Amino acid sequence: MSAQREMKEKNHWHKPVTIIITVIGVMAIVALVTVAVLQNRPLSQKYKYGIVMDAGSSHTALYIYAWPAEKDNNTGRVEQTHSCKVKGPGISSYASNPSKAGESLRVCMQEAKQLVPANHHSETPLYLGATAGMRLLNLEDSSASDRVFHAVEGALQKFPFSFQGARILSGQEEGAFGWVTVNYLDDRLKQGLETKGALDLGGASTQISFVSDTFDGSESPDNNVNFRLYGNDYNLYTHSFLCYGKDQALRMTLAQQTLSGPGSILDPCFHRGYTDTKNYSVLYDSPCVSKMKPQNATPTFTHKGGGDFLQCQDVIKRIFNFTHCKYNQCSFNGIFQPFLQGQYGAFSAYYFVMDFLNLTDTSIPLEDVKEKLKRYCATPWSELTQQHGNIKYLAEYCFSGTYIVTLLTEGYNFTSQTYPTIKYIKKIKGSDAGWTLGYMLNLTNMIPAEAPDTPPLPHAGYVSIVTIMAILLFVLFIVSLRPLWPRCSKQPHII
Ligand SMILES: Nc1ncnc2c1ncn2[C@@H]1O[C@H](COP(=O)(O)OP(=O)(O)O)[C@@H](O)[C@H]1O
Ligand SMILES: [Ca+2]
Repeated sequence: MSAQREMKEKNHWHKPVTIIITVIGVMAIVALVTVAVLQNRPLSQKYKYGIVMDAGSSHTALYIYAWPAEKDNNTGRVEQTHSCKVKGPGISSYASNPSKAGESLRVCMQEAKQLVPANHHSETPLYLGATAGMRLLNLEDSSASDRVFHAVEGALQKFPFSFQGARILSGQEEGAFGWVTVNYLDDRLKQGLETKGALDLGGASTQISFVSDTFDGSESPDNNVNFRLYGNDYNLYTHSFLCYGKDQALRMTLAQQTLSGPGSILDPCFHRGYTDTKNYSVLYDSPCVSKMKPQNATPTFTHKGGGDFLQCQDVIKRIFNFTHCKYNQCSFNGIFQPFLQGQYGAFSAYYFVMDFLNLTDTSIPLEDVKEKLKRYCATPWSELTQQHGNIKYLAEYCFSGTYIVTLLTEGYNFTSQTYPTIKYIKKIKGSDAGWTLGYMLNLTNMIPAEAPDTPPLPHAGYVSIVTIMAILLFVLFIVSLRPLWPRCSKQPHII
């Protein structure tokens, strides 16, 4: 018993003053780390939301984007959290019944109302951008397009979001914002990396956009968009070909084959055994072909398939004009295009079509792609319907695949060597490739012109250093109390 007391007396760790110092030391470390963590922690992970509706020529889609509230100015942070495909056709198809255009958007808007937290509704911007379908309607009948917009705006204003208006995007905007989306999602802008070109194939128009070192805009100012993003200047070449989306291109190809108003045609872009009765007035009801409408034709013609890729390429080539170019070089229709440069992301119908045809792998040599298309186009229609059932677009994939290859090679001058620079993409890091994200980033000023100041250390690094320093100081403090430590004595164990 007395030996135990003697040892307790010798052991300074059992002295109240040492215990108090230790407890205070531990409490100080805990307090220091807690304060450091709380004080410097990123503000609570509250999110902001934005909604963009893409009113395309064939259909409308709604996208919800979200980003951490305190990181508005940081790149790579805005993500698509939801998409909703509006049932029915694009809003331009409701020209004769505009109120139905507004109604058609309701289901997706209700979904957005459920998904965006109610306390964020009033601060969530909602944009509707219309592309080539409305551009064509506006050309054809501007008061009809006004009526459609009026109906759509009326419907969207009924929702609790901060509606920022519905408008037609110019072809330049559509091309440039598609390029911003691709490069933002790829984290190329903030890091100042070499950018990727963007190829967008829609139903009524198609866009090509890329940065060119040889293009300063002087040759063709209409094709030039300048951006300063995160401290880097970008000189973008962009062009949108109205009527060269795949649905209007199909109309033009059919129009080329029915100039004389025949009662039937054998179309090489459709499969053998395919046959359909088509109405001349429906086919020619678009500003892309209306001037070519044959006179004195029967109301309908029989559209039969011939299933021949090479002949299909020949009829498609006829919709491109290569005869005049007032610049050093052109793509087609007398439009300036600098030399192709770098890598490209091809999305929207480029992806849908090449995905269906199992041709998204661009390491497949271009000659093999053509060979595969040749075989696909030669497949009898009965065999295809047996294999796939009656799926949407089935009859058109031979035309669409041939059109894509022709547009890329004959139109934009991609070669067997440069074809592998194209990647067919649908999504990048969970967000759809398309103009909508770039449009919202621009309108919400989410990409600063100059590089934002970044803290020298990330938060986790900061916390680790504070913790290590605090522990180190404490250990030093304990070491400095060494004179008070118990002397090492070989005491027998006391049971
Ligand atoms: N699964 C699919 N297979 C083939 N084509 C598709 C598929 N889904 C959508 N598309 C096509 O993608 C195109 C989308 O164009 P859209 O954005 O509506 O027009 P635009 O951009 O010219 O206004 C349309 O031609 C549509 O038919
Ligand atoms: Ca589109």
